[in-house]
Amino acid sequence: MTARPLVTVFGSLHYDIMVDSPDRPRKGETLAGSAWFPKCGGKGGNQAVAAARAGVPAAMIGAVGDDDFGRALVANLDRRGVDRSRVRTLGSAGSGMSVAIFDADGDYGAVIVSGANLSLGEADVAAAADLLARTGVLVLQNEVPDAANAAIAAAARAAGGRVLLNAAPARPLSDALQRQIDILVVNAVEAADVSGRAVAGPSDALAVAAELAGRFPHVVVTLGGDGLVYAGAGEAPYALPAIPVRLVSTHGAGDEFIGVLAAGLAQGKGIRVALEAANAAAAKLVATPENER
Ligand SMILES: Nc1ncnc2c1ncn2[C@@H]1O[C@H](COP(=O)(O)OP(=O)(O)OP(=O)(O)O)[C@@H](O)[C@H]1O
Repeated sequence: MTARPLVTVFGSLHYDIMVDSPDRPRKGETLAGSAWFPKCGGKGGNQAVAAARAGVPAAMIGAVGDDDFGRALVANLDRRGVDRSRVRTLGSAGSGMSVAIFDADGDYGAVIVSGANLSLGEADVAAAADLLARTGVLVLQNEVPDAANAAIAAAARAAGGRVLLNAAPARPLSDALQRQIDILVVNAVEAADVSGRAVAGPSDALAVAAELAGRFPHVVVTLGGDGLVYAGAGEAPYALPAIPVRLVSTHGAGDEFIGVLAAGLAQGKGIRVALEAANAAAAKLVATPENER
């Protein structure tokens, strides 16, 4: 596969606020939390940052509100070396954001407000034509409208790029979008949703990936501490075990995996080599002390 090293991510930017609390509040209750932490996130933004960190040029297409969260999200992309010239600032909606409340057991409940992310559409696709002409891999997720994903996927493919969909969070996929996908990446929960079959472990995942390979050219199911499985048309499905590490936190593992996988493919690596690099990078991240939050 010829290298065309630009990774372009079309998708979500969220400003995340994480709160440590003794419990999650019930209706009408106010609790005293112990600490809060801000984080620039959104699956799209995280994946673009991961691709850039993996050493390829990365660009982000997205939208933020004209507010402090939006300015922080854009500054973060600048700091991480992501081209954000196609991130629009919108006057009519606030930035995407989330609040996650972690209780003493480490369980959490969260609220996400999509805000400006929902404005992505045809105008963004048209404005990205020159970027798409240089893009090796376009990365999509399910946090922006499906119709926008379908439109940019068609444009990227027409321009000679490949399209990777991280179908997260799970939601129905339009036929128009499904037709444009080269590489589908899902975790076990999303694999069950896309296939309609339960995925309880690596052997279920292998069967489901093989079945989904009838609908998508390349299918990857990530399995957390069990690694991943891969299936592709004309190739025997296989599993890659997770790399054993001392776990600090699984936070962000999926986005790191996607960004590094896209970077490898854009550099011209074969799928197996790119999957091995993504598996190694995600294992390194979950063992990094700074990843605790
Ligand atoms: N405990 C672990 N040890 C080693 N590698 C891990 C571990 N957990 C996750 N990984 C790596 O990260 C990849 C993605 O993890 P996972 O399947 O949990 O994705 P996800 O559900 O999208 O993650 P998240 O939403 O928590 O970011 C795995 O396929 C594996 O490569």
